[in-house]
Amino acid sequence: MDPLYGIPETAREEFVAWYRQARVPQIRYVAFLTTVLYLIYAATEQNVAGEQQGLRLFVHGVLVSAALLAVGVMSFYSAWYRPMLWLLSTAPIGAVAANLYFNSQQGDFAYYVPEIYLNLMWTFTVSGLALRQATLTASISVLLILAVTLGSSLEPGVQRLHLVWILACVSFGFLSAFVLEKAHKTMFLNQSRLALSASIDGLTGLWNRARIDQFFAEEVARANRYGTPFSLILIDIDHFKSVNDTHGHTVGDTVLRQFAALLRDNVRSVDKVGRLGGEEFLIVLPEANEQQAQAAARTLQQRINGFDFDTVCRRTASFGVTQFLAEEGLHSMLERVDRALYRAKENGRNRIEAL
Ligand SMILES: Nc1nc2c(ncn2[C@@H]2O[C@H](COP(=O)(O)OP(=O)(O)OP(=O)(O)O)[C@@H](O)[C@H]2O)c(=O)[nH]1
Repeated sequence: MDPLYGIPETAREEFVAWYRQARVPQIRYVAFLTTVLYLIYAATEQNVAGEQQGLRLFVHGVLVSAALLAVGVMSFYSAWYRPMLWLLSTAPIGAVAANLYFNSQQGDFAYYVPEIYLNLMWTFTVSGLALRQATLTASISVLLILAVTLGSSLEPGVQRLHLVWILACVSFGFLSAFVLEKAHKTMFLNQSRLALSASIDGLTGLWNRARIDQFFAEEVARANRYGTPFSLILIDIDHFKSVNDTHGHTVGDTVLRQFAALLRDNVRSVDKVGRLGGEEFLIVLPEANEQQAQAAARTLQQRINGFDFDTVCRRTASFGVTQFLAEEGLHSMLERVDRALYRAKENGRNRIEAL
């Protein structure tokens, strides 16, 4: 079964981007190596082939080599990815067509036919094409080969051997490309799961400190570049120590989990909610100014005040709110929101203060 079966569309798109990134170096190295090998082939062929030497030299030494060289060069530029892929998919078909044109009617076709077999294996396992694209390219090549060589001068026994070789190349090639692509998909999924688990706070399921710091840094960079506003809300549960002291740590943990769920469920989907540690939480609100952030904090305050926590019933929290100021750094913004929270605590708790 496809390892990516059932995953969300966005994760599938991430895989496509990741896989593309992973294949580009392979495409590049293979294209350069194959260019060199085709140049050697073109020179060597001159000593063997009796006919059409000039044309053979032009096709193998210039056309095919130039196409492969172009693939290698284009692989350095992401804007050229699609044309590069198109060239990579069509070059093997062109090479097969040239081989058939030069050799299929010759008595010494057997000398040249290995290029065709190698071409099919190359397309599947070496080229760097994704399975679907490689299958399409190889299928067109096989159709061409069959259309030309089934009606050629090959003797029946040789003809059957020829078909066995094609079958072997296609089946080995397809199988190894299939297994490799499946392994890549599994690797991608494992890597994504690891990355996610390294970003999640184990108790609450919110983003952990490292990840929320990263979101915060990304927003600061974005705000500095595009001048878009964004805000922070820093939240601390009031007198949380008394929950632990009175009811024990397990109840404290349940309150933290329920509190986290309240935050997560009552912000916009673009807002990032993280737990900084203990009973302190940070929300990054992209594209929100101070008024909007205060409104968001009021909504959260109402939800928290109206919620019945297990065992402890009602709890309150204090909020610090601040908006990003042009050109400021992470540290000064964090320090300001911390001061706002401190002020909320000082002024009696269960309050929202903005600075
Ligand atoms: N159950 C539980 N408690 C935690 C966890 N992390 C920190 N704490 C507790 O959270 C409490 C924080 O207490 P304080 O920093 O004194 O703050 P507070 O009692 O909320 O008082 P104010 O913030 O001033 O309203 C401490 O008792 C910590 O042991 C956790 O993961 N689980």
